[in-house]
Amino acid sequence: MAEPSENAVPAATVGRLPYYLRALRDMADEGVLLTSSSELAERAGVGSAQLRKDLSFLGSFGTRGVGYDVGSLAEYIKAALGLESEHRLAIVGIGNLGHALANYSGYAQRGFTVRALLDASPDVVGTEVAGLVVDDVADLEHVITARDVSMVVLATPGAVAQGIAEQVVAAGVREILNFAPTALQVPDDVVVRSVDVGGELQILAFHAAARAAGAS
Ligand SMILES: NC(=O)c1ccc[n+]([C@@H]2O[C@H](COP(=O)([O-])OP(=O)(O)OC[C@H]3O[C@@H](n4cnc5c(N)ncnc54)[C@H](O)[C@@H]3O)[C@@H](O)[C@H]2O)c1
Repeated sequence: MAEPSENAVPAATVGRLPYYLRALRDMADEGVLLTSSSELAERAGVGSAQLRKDLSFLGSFGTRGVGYDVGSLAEYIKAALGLESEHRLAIVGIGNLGHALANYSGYAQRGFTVRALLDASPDVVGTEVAGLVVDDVADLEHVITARDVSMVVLATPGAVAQGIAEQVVAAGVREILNFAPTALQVPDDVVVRSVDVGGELQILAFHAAARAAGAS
């Protein structure tokens, strides 16, 4: 199946594809074979015009009056997201957050396996978390190569995140999911996605303040 090129699909569309895929998987689990753009859009939490536009970047789907084949569309979105091949993760920083991330049970269903956990603390290195023995971050590059790690999740303190990112890149990894409160400087061919729960809450606080101001 041909995969759309990275530049042909807008980043905002790529950001919505996981929601379409999750909605399609839920439907498949419920035994739904066909869906309409309005049903899929509602389940994914977007407007149906937005859904149709997003899918138009991937190709031509659906039959007028019949709708979308749930299984085929899910397979196509999986291919577009590069989920046909398995992605192998390492999580660096096995503290509170790293433990929670390591114990998340949804990776396999979404096309990921956790191959390595790494930390710097002697209290943590050598312990078993989620079925894996935590490795010493001093061996980071060797572990990445030996376990064929393709993506790294950073859950360390912010002060050490840049140095770890540089080692990760030197070991050949090109995709990093960053939870540390640091803007990572990486080469142009490396993609960093940052997650910031505090920032999201601040955005909610902004909306709460705006609503309160409107009500007064
Ligand atoms: N992005 C978010 O929404 C979000 C939410 C919670 C926490 N965080 C951030 O995630 C990070 C982890 O938070 P936490 O609550 O798990 O902290 P924590 O202190 O419980 O865990 C940090 C872990 O990193 C390890 N570590 C320290 N230096 C290291 C190094 N050089 N290499 C490898 N491991 C190292 C520590 O030994 C510890 O196990 C922090 O930077 C925190 O600010 C982000």
